[in-house]
Amino acid sequence: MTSTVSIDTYQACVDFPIFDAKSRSLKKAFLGKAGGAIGRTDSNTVVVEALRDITLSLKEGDRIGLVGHNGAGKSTLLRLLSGIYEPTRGSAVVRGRVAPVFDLGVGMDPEISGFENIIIRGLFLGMTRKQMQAKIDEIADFTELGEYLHMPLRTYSTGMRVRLAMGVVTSIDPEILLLDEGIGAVDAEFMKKARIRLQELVKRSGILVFASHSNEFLAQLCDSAMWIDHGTIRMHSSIDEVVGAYEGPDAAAHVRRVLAETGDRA
Ligand SMILES: Nc1ncnc2c1ncn2[C@@H]1O[C@H](COP(=O)(O)OP(=O)(O)OP(=O)(O)O)[C@@H](O)[C@H]1O
Repeated sequence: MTSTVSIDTYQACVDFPIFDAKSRSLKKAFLGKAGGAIGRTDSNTVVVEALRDITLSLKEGDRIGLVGHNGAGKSTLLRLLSGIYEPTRGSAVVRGRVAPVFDLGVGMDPEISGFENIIIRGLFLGMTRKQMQAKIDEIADFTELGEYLHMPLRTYSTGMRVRLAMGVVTSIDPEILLLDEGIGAVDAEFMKKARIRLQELVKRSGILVFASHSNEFLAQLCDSAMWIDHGTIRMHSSIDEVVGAYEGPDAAAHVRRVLAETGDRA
C-alpha cells in the first residue's frame, strides 16, 4: 500500500438541478426535516443542495463513520469521494484506489454466471483479473452458493445476490473503502459471517468512510464520526460524542459499551 492515500475536499458543494419540479412556492432555500435544502437558481430552476461547503482532510488510517437524518447527504458525500459526482463548486481531491461499496449490484451482469460475475465485479472494484482468479475458490466457499455459481445471476434471489457481492467485496484490498450500510438483505447466520470479513476488510483498507444508521456497526468499524446535517458537516469528533449530540446520552452510552467490547476482543 502506498503512503499517498488521502482525501481532501475544500468547500465542496453538490447541487442537483430538478427541471421538472412542480412547486411554485419555493422562493428561497427551504429546510425540511429530511433532505437537503431546496432552492432556486437565478434562472429559476429548482435545485436540491445535497452538500454545502464540505471541507475535510482524511489520511491513511482514518476510519470515519457518517451519521445523519434521511437525506442529510451521506450517500452523496460517498459518491463525491468516489468520483461519481463532481463538486458543483469547490474541490475534491482523492488519492488512492477507491472501492465504492454502496450499490452491491453495480458491475454485475444478470446473464452471466456467478463465477464470471465474481471476476467482473472484482475488476469494477479495481482488482486485476489475475488477482481475482487467485481468490475465486475462497470467495465461492464463502458464498455457500455451490452449483448456483455456474448458473446465470438472474436465477438468484436477492439474498443470494448479496451473498455473491459480499463475497467479492470483502475479498479485495482497497486503499480507500467507501461503504454504505445497505447490505442488510442477507439472513442472520450469513450476516454474522460477513461481519467478521467486513471487519478484516476494514483493517486492510487505508481509509474508510462508512455511512450507517447502526451505531453498533459504526462503533465496531470506525474510530471517529461525522454528523452530516442538511448537507453540511455539523460535527466531527469521537463516535460517542457525535452519537451523543445526534441521538442523546443513551445512544452514546450504548456506543461506549460496544467500543469497550470491541476493544476487549481486539
Ligand atoms: N440523483 C438525485 N437527484 C436529485 N436529488 C438527489 C439525488 N440524490 C440525492 N438527492 C437529494 O440529495 C439530498 C441528500 O441525499 P442523500 O441520498 O445523500 O442522503 P442520505 O444522508 O444518504 O440519506 P439516507 O440516510 O436516507 O440514505 C436529499 O435531499 C436527496 O433528496
